[in-house]
Amino acid sequence: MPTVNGMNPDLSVDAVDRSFGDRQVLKDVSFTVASGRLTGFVGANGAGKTTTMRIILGVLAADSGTVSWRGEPLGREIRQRFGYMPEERGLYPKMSVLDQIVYLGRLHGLDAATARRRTMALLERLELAERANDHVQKLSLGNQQRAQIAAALVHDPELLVLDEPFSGLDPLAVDNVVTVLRERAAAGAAVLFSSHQLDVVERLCDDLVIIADGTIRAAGDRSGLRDQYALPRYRIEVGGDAGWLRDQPGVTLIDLDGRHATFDLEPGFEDQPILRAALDRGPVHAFGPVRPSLAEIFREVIQ
Ligand SMILES: Nc1ncnc2c1ncn2[C@@H]1O[C@H](COP(=O)(O)OP(=O)(O)OP(=O)(O)O)[C@@H](O)[C@H]1O
Repeated sequence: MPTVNGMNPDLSVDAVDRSFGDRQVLKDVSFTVASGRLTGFVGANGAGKTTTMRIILGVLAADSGTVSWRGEPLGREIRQRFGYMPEERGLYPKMSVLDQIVYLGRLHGLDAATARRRTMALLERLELAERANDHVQKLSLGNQQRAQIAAALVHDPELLVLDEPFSGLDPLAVDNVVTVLRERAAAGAAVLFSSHQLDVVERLCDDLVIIADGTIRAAGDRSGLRDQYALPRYRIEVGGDAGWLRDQPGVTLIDLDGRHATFDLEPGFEDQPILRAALDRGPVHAFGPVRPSLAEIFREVIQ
């Protein structure tokens, strides 16, 4: 089983298969999610993210394979300690935000006073306190989204599973939710969230799981994955024109814009002779390897 990192794999998804009719949509899906970390779950439309999350939450059964939490198979009692923001969302349109989140907190075992206190604190944190007494249907989509996030968090879950928590949020709201999720992780929760917004995932997640066509294609900590998929690509900024790079052995120019250039090095060629050649010609303001963005890794692994 690929462990996402060397740390305690609190949630383990092991060899999960699932079909709808004769179509297999999850194939031998295995990955782990660690407490104290934010794990981004990334894949194209229809890759299998929601189906996997539903299986983790017990909304849907796996055909085979297991999901366990700290070594124990998942049952109702353990899942009570999880928080879930489903793709289809689930708040009642005609009930106030406050009443509804308090109610959900009570369903998860909180007493009335604690549920109310936690709800108000969360609504404050998510900048939604002023709308606490409004019916959900009166809120903008972005605010409904924040209310959904509060609903998933109210009982202080050990594992938080969020299906596309950032869709429909403006950039400031994304930052606000990111901060709240970071705080939860820092307090010890394991957080698994799916997103199409690779820039947000890149900024937010500690670990990544990439799924395509129902198969896990890559999993690991973000910086390890960036190293693993690093290209032999470099960026340089010199004082004069960088066009001389064209004639350097082993160099393939990817982009040349006056003093700036990006180039690939063929196997067997070192970067330091290029740096020396640049210094022989004048000042060098920047020189170093280019690490791939998450979007580039994503494109590479889902092919
Ligand atoms: N109840 C169902 N009945 C039949 N097919 C289903 C059902 N639920 C999901 N599927 C199919 O399973 C595949 C995986 O769907 P899933 O919703 O898990 O993908 P996803 O990665 O969450 O996609 P998206 O990013 O679009 O939400 C899709 O082809 C989908 O059509």
